[in-house]
Amino acid sequence: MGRLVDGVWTTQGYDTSATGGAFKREESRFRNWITPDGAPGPDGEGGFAAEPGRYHLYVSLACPWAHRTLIFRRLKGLDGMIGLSVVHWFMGDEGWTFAEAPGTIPDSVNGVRCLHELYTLAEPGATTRVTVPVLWDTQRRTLVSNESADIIRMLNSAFDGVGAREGDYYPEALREEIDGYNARIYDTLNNGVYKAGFATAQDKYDAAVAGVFETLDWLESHLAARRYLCGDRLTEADWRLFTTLLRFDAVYHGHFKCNLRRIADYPNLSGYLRDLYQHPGVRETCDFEHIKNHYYRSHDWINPSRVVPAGPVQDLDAPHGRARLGAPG
Ligand SMILES: N[C@@H](CCC(=O)N[C@@H](CS)C(=O)NCC(=O)O)C(=O)O
Repeated sequence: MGRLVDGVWTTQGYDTSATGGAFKREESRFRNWITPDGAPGPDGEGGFAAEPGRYHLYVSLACPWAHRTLIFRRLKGLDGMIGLSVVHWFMGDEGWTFAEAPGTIPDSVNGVRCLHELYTLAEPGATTRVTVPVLWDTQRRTLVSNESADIIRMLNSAFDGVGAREGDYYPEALREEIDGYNARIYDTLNNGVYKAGFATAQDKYDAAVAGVFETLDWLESHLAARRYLCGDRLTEADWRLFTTLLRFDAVYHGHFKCNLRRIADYPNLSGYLRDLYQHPGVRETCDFEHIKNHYYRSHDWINPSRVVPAGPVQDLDAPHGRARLGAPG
């Protein structure tokens, strides 16, 4: 792995020396917005109008943050409107690449070999980590956003006037509630598993794992009487949670040492996971080959042999039994 420094690719791992062994995620560098008419987005930046065929999404099938955006592209029926490239699952010294492998899709727009080349096309002198997902504007030939939380908001509504499928996963009336779930789940679970897995000090790992399981225990009771986080209505908060739950037993439990319990040990959470997995179009966005290979083989400082475990055996197509709690949102 590495990062760009003044536009030059440098091989460099995560540095936890300044934080006493704690993993601290870097802020995303590109935070522009696509809006229906190109007006500024929620934080004032914008200028990118929603137009079919204009934007291209770069993802990794392994990455939970990129997976959110792939799900929203699918849910909102944007597959024909927003192009897609999929990086190879291995993230080594060159970072993400477009090396060929089952499930990858080369970069048909810019023809880059490594993802960092895309970042320097957008900003030649950039100093930044080079992450997926990336939303690219083929017209201005620049990077609109590399922040998944923003990208899913754009896909949720910006293209509604140009033919996106119906469905609002961030409805006005539930925004405060959704934001509350997102904040808690991001810090202790979505990012919490990374804080546990990448910690290089016992106390930092202990604190992160405690947060992960406190949150899973809370979710287990929260979801006992509610089909989704907000009740009957399926929202953005569910999809953000889903991509972490999907990877939990296969990767975070072993590789990131989040092993007090598995999702399979939580009846409500595991039913909820299967419910979302079986939602139309979602199963096709899930790829355990990419997921397992990426984590176990890219993070050689955690798993030096790069051997990928065989399990777990799981059947996400088994009945979820959650329809009794409410209609699909
Ligand atoms: N805040 C970003 C985080 C994205 C992110 O960290 N992606 C990981 C893959 S799971 C990545 O590309 N990491 C490369 C690196 O850190 O060098 C988002 O949600 O979009």
